[in-house]
Order: sequence, then C-alpha cells, then structure tokens
Amino acid sequence: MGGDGKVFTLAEVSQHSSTQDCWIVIDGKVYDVTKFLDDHPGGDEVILTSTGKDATDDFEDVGHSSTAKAMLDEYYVGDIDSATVPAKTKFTPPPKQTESNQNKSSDFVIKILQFLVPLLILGLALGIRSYTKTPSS
Ligand code: HEM
Repeated sequence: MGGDGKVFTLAEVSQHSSTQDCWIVIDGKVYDVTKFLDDHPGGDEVILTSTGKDATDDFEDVGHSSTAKAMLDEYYVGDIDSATVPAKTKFTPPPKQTESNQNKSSDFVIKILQFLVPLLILGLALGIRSYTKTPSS
C-alpha cells in the first residue's frame, strides 16, 4: 500500500537510521517512519535503535495495539530482501529434551561412583593398614 513493491537489501535500509531519515523493517516490509518519529508514543529513541535490522521482534515485544499495527501501512515503502537479513536466533529450540532423559540414568551411576570410589579407597587403605601394622605398636 503506497509502496511500489521495491525490494531493498538490509544494507540499503541501514543507511536510513537517523531522525532525519529513518526506515525500519517489520515482518519483511520496509517502512519509512521519518515523519512518524515525533508522534510515536514510545518516543523516537526506541525506533532509532531498531533501525538497520529486522525490527519485528522489537515491535512485537512491546505488544503494540492493532491500531499501532494498522498505522504501519501508511509508512510502507517496499519489501526487504530476506536473504540479506541474518537468520533469527530468537526461538532456538531446547535441543536437550530427549538427550537429558537418556543421560539421567548414566548421571545417576556417575553420582554413585563418585560417592563409592573414595569409600573404596578409604576402606582399602584402612584394610591395608590394619593388615600390615604389627600388633605391638
Ligand atoms: C512504525 C512503527 C511503529 C508504530 C506505528 C508504532 C506505534 C505505536 C503506538 C500507536 C503506540 C501506543 C500504544 C499502542 O497503541 O500500542 C506505541 C507505543 C510504544 N512503542 Fe511503538 N510503534 C512503532 C515502532 C516501535 C518500535 C520499533 C519500538 C521499539 C523497540 C516501539 C516501542 C514502543 C514502546 C516502548 C511503546 C510504549 C510507550 C509507552 O507505553 O509509554 N515502537 N507505538
């Protein structure tokens, strides 16, 4: 809406990161929010820190109202070339789930050994001592 369907690279978008000229990327779309900076209820500072990157998470994390989301359309200038945006790292799946269950039994064995081995050594030492020591001294 309003845009001409132009596709920008992240490097291009990154050149618009000031109060005089400010673009942000949300959900694969590029918005020129220069005119909106002064009107933003959250201040211009937060928007400026979200320039030059995929600002989708920043925008979503605030919990913007549907009114706020609808306002985006007005500032749309094109799309982002997604190949130029670093992959998201936010939802790294916890890879340990099945592994930790399998490890539980071996963890348990190790704990037992950690407890038993010193006892064995101590017992061995005491046994050897009482075995080698002469009854008189
Ligand atoms: C074009 C993009 C944006 C628009 C149209 C927009 C719009 C709005 C609107 C209308 C509000 C008032 C509350 C609401 O209706 O949800 C708001 C609040 C807020 N926005 Fe944005 N916003 C944009 C981008 C951002 C970005 C990138 C950030 C930051 C990381 C941000 C941070 C905030 C914060 C922190 C508030 C809360 C202010 C407060 O409650 O004092 N906004 N925004």
